[in-house]
Amino acid sequence: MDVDLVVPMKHPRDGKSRLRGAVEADRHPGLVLALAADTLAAVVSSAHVRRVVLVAADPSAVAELGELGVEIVAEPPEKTLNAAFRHGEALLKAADPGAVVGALQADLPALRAGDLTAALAEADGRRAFVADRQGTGTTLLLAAPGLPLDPRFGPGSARRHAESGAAALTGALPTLRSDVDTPDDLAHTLALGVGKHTAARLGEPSPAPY
Ligand SMILES: Nc1nc2c(ncn2[C@@H]2O[C@H](COP(=O)(O)OP(=O)(O)OP(=O)(O)O)[C@@H](O)[C@H]2O)c(=O)[nH]1
Ligand SMILES: C=C(OP(=O)(O)O)C(=O)O
Repeated sequence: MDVDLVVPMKHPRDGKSRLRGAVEADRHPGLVLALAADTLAAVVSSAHVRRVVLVAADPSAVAELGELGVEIVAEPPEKTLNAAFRHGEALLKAADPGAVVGALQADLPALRAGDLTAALAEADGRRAFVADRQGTGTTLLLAAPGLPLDPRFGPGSARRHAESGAAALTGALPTLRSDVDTPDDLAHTLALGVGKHTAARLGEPSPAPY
């Protein structure tokens, strides 16, 4: 089954505040953009991903990500994470009411297309989610075909997604569970192997291609 994905992003200057200090302050926005670029590069290389809509607080600040083949739209007047997801979902469903929509975080720099494919296979058409490696957050939420995404992101979202009936995917999915909120998370993804954009920003060796 193919999916259309919604990926939200704050202005890179404002986002990932818990990651501050991992690099010098003036390099923080560039690092946030690189995390997103590696996430999106893996996503667009996935055989089962059709459209990718990036819902941005400031589209001009993330314009370079458009080169990866994603569509960038402005967030709606309600400036919250879940409203951004619902906005992307509405755009995708307006174009194709039968679209299967997923919500993905933009901070997965070690993501490999194979983990995304494995998650889609395990979900098998159910509304389902992937918890982050700590088990508290959510990195991916998939809607069931024809049904609403009903995103409940924010701190502790894994529990809310489970309580709302979404299936918790149990595959290992190491690169899909490794979101970067803190400097410790960044170190974890470096050990897994980040994509080329993050590697270049941090002066790490370049990884093998997807
Ligand atoms: N468009 C949009 N994106 C958002 C909003 N809130 C969060 N995001 C994005 O959603 C993703 C997940 O959010 P978090 O992991 O909490 O990231 P964050 O808010 O940047 O990080 P902290 O400042 O450390 O809490 C990140 O890519 C954010 O940029 C919002 O109100 N609008
Ligand atoms: C917004 C979320 O991300 P994080 O926990 O990574 O801040 C979430 O998991 O719902």
